[in-house]
This record gives sequence, C-alpha cells and structure tokens, in this order.
Amino acid sequence: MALVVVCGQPCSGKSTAALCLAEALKESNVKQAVKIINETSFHLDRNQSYADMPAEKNLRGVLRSEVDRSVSEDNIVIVDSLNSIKGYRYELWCLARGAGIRYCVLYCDVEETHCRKWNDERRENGEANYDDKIFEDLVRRFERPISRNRWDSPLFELLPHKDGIEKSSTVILDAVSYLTKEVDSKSRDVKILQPTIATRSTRLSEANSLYELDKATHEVVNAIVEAQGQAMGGPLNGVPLGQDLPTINISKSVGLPELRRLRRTFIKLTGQTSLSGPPPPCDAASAKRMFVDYLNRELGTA
Ligand SMILES: Nc1ncnc2c1ncn2[C@@H]1O[C@H](COP(=O)(O)OP(=O)(O)OP(=O)(O)O)[C@@H](O)[C@H]1O
Repeated sequence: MALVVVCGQPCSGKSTAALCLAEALKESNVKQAVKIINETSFHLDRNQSYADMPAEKNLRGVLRSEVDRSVSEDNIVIVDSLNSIKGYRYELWCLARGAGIRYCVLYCDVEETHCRKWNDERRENGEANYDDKIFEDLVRRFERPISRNRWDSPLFELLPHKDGIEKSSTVILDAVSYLTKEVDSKSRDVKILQPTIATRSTRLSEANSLYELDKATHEVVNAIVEAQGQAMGGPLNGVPLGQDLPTINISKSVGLPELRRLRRTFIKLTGQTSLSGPPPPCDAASAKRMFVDYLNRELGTA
C-alpha cells in the first residue's frame, strides 16, 4: 500500500523517526500492517555494514531485496537506513512503482556537527556507535533529497535537533495523513505510482521505451568492454560516453557475464512496470545516464 524511505546522515534520528511514524500510523487505526526494515532486522552491525564498498553494496542489496519481497497492498513498509545515495532511492522508488503503491521520503535534516555529537554520546554511553572514519566517510557521501526529484517526492522533512522527534509533530502527522488518505482522483493530492493500463498507444510507447532501455544499456556495456580492452584490465577512470552523459568510473576489471547480470538487474529495476504501468520516461540519453550511474555505484570506488 505504501513505501516510506527514511533518509538522513548517520546518527541523525532516523530510527527514532521510523518508530514514531510507525506508532502514529498504528494510532491512526490504519488497516494495513506497518513493517520497518532496517539493518537490525538482519542482525547487521553498522560498522561492518559500512566498512567498505562491497559490504555497503551488500547491505543495500539485502535491504532492497527485503523491500521488494515486502511491498504490497496489505502493508506500509518503512525502510529505515541511511538511504543516502540518490540512485538507490531511485531504485526503491522503482520498486514502489512496480508494486503500484504510494511512496514518500521522510528526511531527518540534522547538521553533521549534531550527528557527530550524538554519535560521540553513544560511545560515551557504551552504546554501539559509528567508528570515526566510517562516520566521516558517510557524511561526505550523503546526497541530500531534493523534492523536485520523483524519487524524493513527496518529501517530509524533520528537524530533530531543533524540534525533537515526536509522533504528534506536524511533519509526522502530515506523513500519516498522506499515507492513509483515501485517494481522491479529482484533487490528485495523493500519488499512487501505478496508473491503469489505458490505451494501445500507451502500450506502444512502453514497447518503445523498453527498446530504448535495452539498446542504450547494451551500448554502455559495449563501451565498457571496449575501454577495458584498451585499459588492459586496469580501472576505468572517466571514460566518456558522449556529451552531457556521466563518465564511466569502474575500479576493477569486470567480465562480460557480470556486466550482463548488472544490465538485467538494472532493466528489471527500471522497466519492471512495463506490463502493468507506464514506462519510465526513457529516451536513450537518460537511460544511459541512469545505467552509468548505477554501474558506477555498483562497481566504482565512490
Ligand atoms: N532530537 C534529538 N536530540 C538529542 N539526541 C537525539 C535526538 N534525536 C536522536 N538523538 C540521539 O541520536 C542517536 C541516534 O538516534 P537514532 O538511532 O534514531 O539515529 P539513526 O539516524 O537511526 O542512527 P543510525 O545512523 O545509527 O541508524 C540516539 O543515541 C539518540 O539518543
């Protein structure tokens, strides 16, 4: 019925906010079950989960799979994690769209100095905290949500340092209202991410879009294979794909089977609504841009 992505800097009050929202939803007598998905659901230690890129990617993959399994008409899923990378939030948005449910982002907007202080206090209180090096790295790489992005919208912003986190706060109550409101097709104030299948022409454009996606991702894979051949197995730094497109940055040599697997996953994530919903707005350039961002994230150093 809904997917809520909680995001924010490390130690910014995300879990507290997720719990507050869950409680407020239950108190609103929502019919659906509320489920929180986070690292602790999988008994994952935060320092191990963010120790290096492979561990972090693994964590994101575990959480994404659990979201994929959990989203349905019958529940409200809250993903309580850093969710700090915009491309990853886009992937979660795609899962919500694939399931045909509503979606929103709950952002804990806290200055990093306060997060650092709260993290230090955890240590002083003998609680598990982020190691300093990991904390600073996560702070540096945080990509703040922007409400004009589809995958960051609607955006509910909490200011935990200024206002605290209360289940009766306006922001939490606004989120509850958005998540539980009956859909009014006229006012369109609640967005359900799956319009009905309408016309033949829509289906035709879906097919075109899938074709573009397939072709564009294929071209990117070919460009990587060619560049890797020239780099003799070394890392790829700044391989250009064309004007206004991001460059390819891959830290190690990757075989064709792995590239094909990533391509399939990407197409599934972006194109999975093709049979039941609208196509992603994919011209060739945006398909390439999204795929390169995805690959740089999965295979790169950043
Ligand atoms: N408004 C606040 N004022 C003071 N301390 C706070 C506030 N909100 C949260 N904290 C403290 O910050 C710490 C982190 O809270 P919480 O676990 O909710 O954050 P988090 O963002 O989920 O952390 P993590 O990144 O580890 O998942 C807790 O120790 C809590 O006491």
